[in-house]
Amino acid sequence: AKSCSDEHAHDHSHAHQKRLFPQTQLTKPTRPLEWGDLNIIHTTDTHGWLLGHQHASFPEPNYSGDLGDFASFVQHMKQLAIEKDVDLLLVDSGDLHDGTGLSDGFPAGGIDAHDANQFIKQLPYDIMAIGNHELYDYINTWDMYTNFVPALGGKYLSSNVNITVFDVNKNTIDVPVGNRFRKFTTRKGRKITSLGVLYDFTGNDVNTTVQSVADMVKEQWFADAIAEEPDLFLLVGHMPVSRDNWPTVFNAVRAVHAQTPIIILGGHSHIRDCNQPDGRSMALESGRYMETIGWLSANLGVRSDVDSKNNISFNRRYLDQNRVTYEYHSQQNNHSFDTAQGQSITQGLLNLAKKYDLSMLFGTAPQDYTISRNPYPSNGSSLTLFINEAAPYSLTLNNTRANISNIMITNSGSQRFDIYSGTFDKNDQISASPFTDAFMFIKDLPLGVAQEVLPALNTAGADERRRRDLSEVLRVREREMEKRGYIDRRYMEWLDEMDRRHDGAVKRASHNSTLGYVTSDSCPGVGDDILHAPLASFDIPDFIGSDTPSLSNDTLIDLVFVDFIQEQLLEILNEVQNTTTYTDSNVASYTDVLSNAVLGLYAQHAWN
Ligand SMILES: O=c1ccn([C@@H]2O[C@H](COP(=O)(O)O)[C@@H](O)[C@H]2O)c(=O)[nH]1
Repeated sequence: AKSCSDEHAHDHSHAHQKRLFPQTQLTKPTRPLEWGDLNIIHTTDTHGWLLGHQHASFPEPNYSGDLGDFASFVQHMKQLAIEKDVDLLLVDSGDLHDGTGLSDGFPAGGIDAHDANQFIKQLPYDIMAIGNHELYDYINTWDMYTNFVPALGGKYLSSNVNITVFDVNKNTIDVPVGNRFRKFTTRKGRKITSLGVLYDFTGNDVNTTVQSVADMVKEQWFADAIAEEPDLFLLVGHMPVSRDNWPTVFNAVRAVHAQTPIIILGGHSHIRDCNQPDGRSMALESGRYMETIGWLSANLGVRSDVDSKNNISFNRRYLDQNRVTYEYHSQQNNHSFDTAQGQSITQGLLNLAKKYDLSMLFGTAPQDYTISRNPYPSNGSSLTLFINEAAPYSLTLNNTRANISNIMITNSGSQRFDIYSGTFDKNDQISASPFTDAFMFIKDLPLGVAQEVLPALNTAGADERRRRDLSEVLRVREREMEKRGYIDRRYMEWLDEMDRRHDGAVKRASHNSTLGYVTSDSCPGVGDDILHAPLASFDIPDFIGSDTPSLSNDTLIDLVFVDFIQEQLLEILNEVQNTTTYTDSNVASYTDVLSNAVLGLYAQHAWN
């Protein structure tokens, strides 16, 4: 049976309503999941996308399920696991905050993702790990610590992340946000030791602490936690499964237990990825934004097999997050699929969307604007739209500096999602640009100096990439960028590689398949559940800037930039000139308009 994703495909003004008789045709999976004796459903980097993706143009319908649908799916799969007499675990690798109206559209006085997280709490997660987006603002970490973690009953892990709080005597103490590790026994009696590790993130707020992964594995608690041999080490964490520090954790465990099965469930780089560190382990990463649901199965066998040295048979699959996928794999139809809990979660999310007024209309976007499916700069680029059109308008509204020429700069990673033609509402605004970053400026910079900053910022990154193999110094610098949180390039590289490797232009032109992810990872066989034509992909710079004013080089102008990049921008500014040493004291607030409001203000003005 073909089902569809979204009855609102044709009428976005009702976008935040449940889809009963969906109309968009979605391809059914071609092959059942391979079950093992231990199975895992994996989510990561959901970033508030709990009502799924609502737009009509592909690839959006691929991801049109919602958290209620997912809860129904999990419940049916749990039942199937009982019938098959196998274990099924549910795991999340972090980043619940920052991304959509449901997480970020709260009224004044609220806390990011606090309300949306009440629905996540209802799912039967066995392990959840902390992400970097739980740490950008202390209030969010505090909310996790006081409201979310207690409800999880020891299943929320933050192996290397602490929060500073007051103890009963009003002294400050550093305590783990969640638990450092969890040992538990599955329904089938398997003993599991699990961790929840965050990559070496350095952009966290004051009064939160991230210990480096290398230091974490030297801790006594770590040695104690892994000393006893379980049937499986389940290493969960917000850390990419490739090109990051999982080997540090993996090797520390392997040093003590040479043969024990290890499963790694990572996140953060927003890609679908898989590798096998050795024959008795597998590492999986399951995308982003409720687009992908990861499936990992293993045949661990009985304890005597656990002790053996044979390779373990593992399987992984990347599921598109929609009801057709869910119904197919849980062996349900459109009438039997919804569980009472699933329906109640969906209804609760819709109520929340209403309470937050997420359908509030700013205007009608005349066309699609994409982050990387159109070249930058171009008319179809959302980066061009943001920095050349929207920011120059919105940031100078009611601004005493409006008449002074300027150059505006932000990081391309500040734009998180494409803008689709048609109604542009509060939810679309927050999804496209969710961060509440402030705009700062340095006044009286000679234009000749100011115009050198953007190319220098980008050249620093580009040179690093080009010469990655040649220079350890530059590799270290790129790593520093990633530690601060600049990871977006990994996702862009992934899209780019997928387009090139799979003849994207040819596949798209043939119209034989819908647009979506086409994954090449390092695990055996095909990982994607549905075969798609890859999305178009164009290289985008790490930093974007508004047009340079046509004035003489000695004209004094304002250099306006988002505070997220302040440290780096000052470093570069001091490299491109040596007349003045610029510090934080030269920087002032440019406007009260935060980055998440820029597109809405512009849409009200230009799209009505
Ligand atoms: O205040 C902020 C915080 C983050 N960003 C951008 O987000 C990514 C990190 O997000 P992940 O989901 O962890 O990849 C970072 O690279 C920044 O580009 C921001 O712009 N402002």
